[in-house]
Amino acid sequence: MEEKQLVPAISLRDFESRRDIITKELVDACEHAGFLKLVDHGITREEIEAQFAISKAYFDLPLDVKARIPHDVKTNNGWEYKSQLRPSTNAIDQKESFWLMKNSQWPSDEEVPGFRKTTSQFMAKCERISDQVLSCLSVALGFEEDYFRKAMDVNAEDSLTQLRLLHYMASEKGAAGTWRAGTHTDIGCLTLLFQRDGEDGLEICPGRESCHSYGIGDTFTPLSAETGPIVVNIGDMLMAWSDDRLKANFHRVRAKEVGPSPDRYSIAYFNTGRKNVVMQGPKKT
Ligand SMILES: O=C(O)CCC(=O)C(=O)O
Ligand SMILES: [Fe+2]
Repeated sequence: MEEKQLVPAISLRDFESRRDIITKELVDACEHAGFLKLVDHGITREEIEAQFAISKAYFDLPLDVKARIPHDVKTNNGWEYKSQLRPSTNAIDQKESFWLMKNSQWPSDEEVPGFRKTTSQFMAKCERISDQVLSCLSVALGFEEDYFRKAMDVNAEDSLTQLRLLHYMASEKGAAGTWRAGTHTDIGCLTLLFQRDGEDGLEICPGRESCHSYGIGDTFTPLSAETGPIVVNIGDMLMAWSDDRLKANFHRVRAKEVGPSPDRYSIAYFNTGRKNVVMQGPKKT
């Protein structure tokens, strides 16, 4: 299917006065492809570029400096390097990433000047946009408008919401036999994904129609990467929480089939929510 048909662009312009239309568009996309692109969301191109510059400065640090905050399997925060094994491919993703949350360990200003200031502001903006989307989905599912807001409170001690900076290293050879990110669904509630012009590679499954294990045998649609629009997708938790109405869809990241692929950077904001909140769909089954 064509990218534009499958993944609609939804504008958050005049959010309060257009809430009903926006809700309808969001629900439509989330019930089918499980993916959409947000535009007019209030984060400027310059702010996105500034966050990518911080991310690149971080990944450019020597390995031993990045290793000062190693990935911790208990909290899922910190730096991992070519270590994520995907059950779908039984192979390790060709990437490095840094996971963080509000109260986890962050690189110092000596290591990456401005890391905390820029990244905190960026996360606050992601939080506001997520809140707008989740408040619409909340009402559409028959909950109170602030139902997900309370469950997602990033200031709560038990919040699991994270930002993830990702770097897929440049490669000389074609993709054959390797994955930048093997096929998966996101485990949380709602993901906001930022990409940069020309750094393609994300591919998504057809959505509701997919009934295969890991989408094997399905045709994946490549999405072209753009600086500006935010790719949004539903995760497993929100699928369960909506009694399967909203679809968590398979996706993956591939290097070019043939020839060299340049570096690719992406940034994902994972609204995972609070550990101690009970997730139960409207049917309470
Ligand atoms: O880098 C991307 O475009 C996708 C990353 C992703 O799917 C993930 O981290 O869950
Ligand atoms: Fe993902």
